Amino acid sequence: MTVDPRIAAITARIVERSKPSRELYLHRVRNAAAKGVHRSVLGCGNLAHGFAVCSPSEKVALSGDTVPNLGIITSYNDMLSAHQPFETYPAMIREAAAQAGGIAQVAGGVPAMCDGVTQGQPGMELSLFSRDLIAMAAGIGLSHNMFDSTVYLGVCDKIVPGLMIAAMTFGHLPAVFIPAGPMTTGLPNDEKARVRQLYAEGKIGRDELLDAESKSYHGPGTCTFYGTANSNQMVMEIMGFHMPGASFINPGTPLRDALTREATKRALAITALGNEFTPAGEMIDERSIVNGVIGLHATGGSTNHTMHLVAMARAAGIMLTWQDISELSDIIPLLARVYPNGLADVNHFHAAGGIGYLIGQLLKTGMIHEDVRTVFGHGLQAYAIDVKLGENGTVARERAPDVSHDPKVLATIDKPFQTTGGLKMLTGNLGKAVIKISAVKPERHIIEAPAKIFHDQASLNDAFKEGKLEGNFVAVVRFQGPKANGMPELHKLTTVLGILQDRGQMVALITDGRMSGASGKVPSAIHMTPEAKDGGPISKIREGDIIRLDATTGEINVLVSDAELDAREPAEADLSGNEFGMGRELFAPFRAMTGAAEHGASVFFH
Ligand SMILES: O=C(O)[C@H](O)[C@@H](O)[C@H](O)[C@H](O)COP(=O)(O)O
Ligand code: SF4
Repeated sequence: MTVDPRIAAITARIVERSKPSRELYLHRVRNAAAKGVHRSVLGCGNLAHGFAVCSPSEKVALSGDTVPNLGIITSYNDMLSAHQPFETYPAMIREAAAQAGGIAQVAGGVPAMCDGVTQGQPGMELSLFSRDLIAMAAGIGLSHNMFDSTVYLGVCDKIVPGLMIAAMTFGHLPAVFIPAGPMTTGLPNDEKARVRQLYAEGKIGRDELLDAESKSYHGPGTCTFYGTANSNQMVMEIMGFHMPGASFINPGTPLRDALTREATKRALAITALGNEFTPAGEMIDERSIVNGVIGLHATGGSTNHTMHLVAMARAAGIMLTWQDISELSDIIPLLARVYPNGLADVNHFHAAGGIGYLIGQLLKTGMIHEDVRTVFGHGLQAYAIDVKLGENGTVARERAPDVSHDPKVLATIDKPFQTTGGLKMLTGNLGKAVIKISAVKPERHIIEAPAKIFHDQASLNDAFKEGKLEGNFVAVVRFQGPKANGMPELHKLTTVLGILQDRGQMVALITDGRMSGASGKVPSAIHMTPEAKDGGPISKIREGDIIRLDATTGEINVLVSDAELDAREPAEADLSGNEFGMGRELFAPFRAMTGAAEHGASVFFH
C-alpha cells in the first residue's frame, strides 16, 4: 500500500526544506564512515589505554581490524525506576557480544533525571536542558573512537531524545536503542489522580496519599502512564531503532533479556565489517521522522515531543516544524486510549496488540511510510508483529493480529477513537503554542474567559487554597520559558485545574512552560513562543483580559486590539530565585544560549 498522498506531500515538503542541511549532514557522515574501522587511526598508546582492562584475547582482537567493538552508552541510575534495570545490562551485552564474535565496552555513562522525583521541585528547571547535556555526555564516551557500532540504554523523558541527538551526531555508526520495559501494573493511574484530588481538597492526609502513590510507582520499569518516557519507546520503535516488539516487555523477564541479547547481536551484525552496514545517520531519513510524528498522533503521545522530535530531527539535518506536526495531526486518526487519554496503561496497550498492531493498522491504509530502513533491515512491515519468547531463550515473532485484543484500548483504523490525532499547533496574536486535545473532552476545545496571571505554579496553587479561583478563567502562567527558568513541566497544576474543571468551571491554561506527558484533561496551550522573558505577547496579557482558545480552528488570542497590545509594556518578573540552588547556577549558560521552544528549546539549534 503506497503512503497516503497527503502524508507524502508533507514528507516531500520536509525533504525540500531540509535539502541544504541534510546534504551537509550526510556528507559528514559518509566521510566519517569512509574511515573504516575507527580505532585503526589510534596510536599504540591510545589503543593500549582503550583496552587496558580487556582480556588478553580481547586485546589481540582489538589490535586488529576484523573484530567489531560495540560501544555501550548507559543511563543507569537508581533514581529512575525505568533505568534501574540497566545496572545488569553491560554484563549481559558483553556476554552476548562474545557469543557473536564481537567485543563490547561501556563507552560512557550519561546523567538521567527522573521528572517524577523533580516534578514541582527546583530540580525540574534543569530537566529540559539535561537532554542536551546527555547528548554531550554520550559524545564524550563515543569520542574515544574505539567503536564499530553502538547500543544506547535509555528510556525516560529527556534521556532518549538526548541519546538520539548523540546517535545522529555519531551517525556514521550503527545505533540500536535498548529499552528496559514498563513497570508491572499497580494502582490504576486514574485512581492515583483521584486520590491526589482528594488530598488537594484536604479530604485525606499525607499518609493515604503516599500509600496510593507508592502503590502506583511500585517497582523497576517505566511508569505505566503514556507520558514522555513511553512515547519515547513508541517513537524509537516506529522509527526503527528498536528490535521489533522490544518497547513494552517488562523488566526482569526472559523475553526482556532475550531482546537485549538479540539487539546486541544485531548491532554487531550491521557494522561496516559486515555486509549489512547500517550507519544510523543514513538509516533514518525524513520518512522515519514523519513516521515518529504519525505514531505520536495515533497514540496520543506526549506534548514534549513537539520539541524533542524537532531537536532529534535537526541533529540529522532534518528540519521538522510545528506546522508539519499540526498538519499530520489533521490526517492521522487516534487509535489508542492509554492514560491520560484513557484508563488503560501501557501494559494493557501491549496486551491489546501494542505497537505491532498499531503499525499494522496504519500500514493497511497507507497512513505511515513502509519504505524505511531500520536496524532490523528494510521496511516497516517487519515491525507489524507480536513478539514472544522462542526456543532456548531466543525471540520469536509472528504477524500482528488484525483485530485488537481490547477494542476499548486499541481501535481499528476504520473505526478510530478520533478521526484526528492528539497534537495541534495554535497561532494568534499571542504567538505559537501547542495543545494536546486527545485527552480533552470536545466541549472544552473552545474556551473564552478572563485571564488570571501567575508568574509561577506555586502562586496558582496558593490562589486555589485561598479560594480565589472561582468562575471560568484562563490561567496564564508565564516566565516559565527556556530562557526564564529552563522551561519546567507544570504538571502540579493538573490536580488543581482538574478539580475546578470537575466542579463545572470552564478553565484553561496558557504557558510558555511545559506540561508532563502525563498531563491531559485540562485544555492547555503550552510552549508559547515567543516566551515572556523575550518580551513575547504573553508578557503583555493583563489580569481580566479576555482570552479565546479555540482548538478546533487552532487559534489562541487575547481579545484586545493590535494597537492596544503593541502599546503595552511587557511585564517583568523577578527570576533571581531561579538562578541558584539545586544546581541551577550551573545551567546559566544553557538559559543564556537556548533556542526557542518551536526549534526544540536546544542549545544546539536555533
Ligand atoms: O513528561 C512526562 O511524561 C513526565 O515528565 C513524567 O515522566 C513525569 O514523571 C510525570 O510527572 C510523573 O507523573 P506524576 O508527577 O503525576 O507522578
Ligand atoms: S516515567 Fe517519569 S517518573 Fe517514571 S521513571 Fe521515567 S522519568 Fe521517572
